[in-house]
Amino acid sequence: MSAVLELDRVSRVHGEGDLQVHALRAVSFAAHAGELVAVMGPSGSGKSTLLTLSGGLDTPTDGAVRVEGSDLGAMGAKERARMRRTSIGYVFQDFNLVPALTAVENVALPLELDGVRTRAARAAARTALEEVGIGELADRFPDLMSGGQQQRVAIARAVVGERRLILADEPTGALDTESGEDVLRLLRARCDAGAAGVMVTHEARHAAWADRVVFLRDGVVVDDSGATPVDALLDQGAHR
Ligand SMILES: Nc1ncnc2c1ncn2[C@@H]1O[C@H](COP(=O)(O)OP(=O)(O)OP(=O)(O)O)[C@@H](O)[C@H]1O
Repeated sequence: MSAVLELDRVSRVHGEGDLQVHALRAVSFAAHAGELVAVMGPSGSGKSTLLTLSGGLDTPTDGAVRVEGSDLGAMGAKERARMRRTSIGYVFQDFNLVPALTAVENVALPLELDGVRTRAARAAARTALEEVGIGELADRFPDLMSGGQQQRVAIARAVVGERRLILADEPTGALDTESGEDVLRLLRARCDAGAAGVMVTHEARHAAWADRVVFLRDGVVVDDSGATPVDALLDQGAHR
C-alpha cells in the first residue's frame, strides 16, 4: 500500500512566549490508498489542526507533511494551492458551499479554477453528483436543498477530478442520523475505490466505518502505533 498522506513528526505551535499553545507535538502517521482513518480525541486535542495541516491550509512549526510523496512545506504557495485543488478534497462540517452557485457549479468550481474548460468541468461535476446519488439536483441552489443533500454536494466537490486524499472534519455533524450514515457510506465507498480518507469524528459509531482510529490527546497520538483497529475499539466497548 502506498501512503497518500504522511505526517512525519509534525508539530504546530500557536502564539508566542507564555501564550504558546502546542496544538500538535511530533505527530507521525500515514493514510494509505484504500484506507479510511478516523481521528478521535477530546476537544482541543489537535484534531482540526491535524486536518488543516494535512490539507495544506496551515503549515507545521516543525516536521513534514507529504501528500503523494511531495512535501507541502517545500512548495511555494502557488504549487501548494494547485496540490490542494488537484489531489486533496476537503469536507467541512458546515458544507462550505457557495450559495450563489448551483450544485453543479459548486462541484465544477475547483476544476474550473484549475483551468479545466467549463464544459468538461461541468460534465465531470454532473458525473460526481450522480455518483453521490443527487444527479437530479444538479441545477438547484444549495439553500433549496436539505442538509444531507448539501453535504452530498460537498462530497462530490471533494472527490471530483479523481482526488486521492479526502479530509473530512466532522462531516456528519449537522446531519440527522440517516443522512449522516449516507455520508459515511459515500466516504467509505470512495476509499474502497482507491482514495485515502481521514475523518475527524466525536462518535465511536461513526469511527466504526473506518479501518483504524488514531487517538489524540494534548496534541499527541495516544496509541503510538497510530493503528488501533476499529474492531479492537468496539471489542473494548463490548466488555465495558
Ligand atoms: N489559531 C489558533 N491560535 C491559537 N490557538 C489555537 C489556534 N488554533 C487552535 N488553537 C489551539 O490549539 C489546540 C488544538 O486545537 P484544535 O482545534 O486542533 O483541537 P480539536 O481537537 O479539533 O478541538 P475541537 O474538538 O474542539 O474542534 C487548542 O488548544 C486550541 O485552542
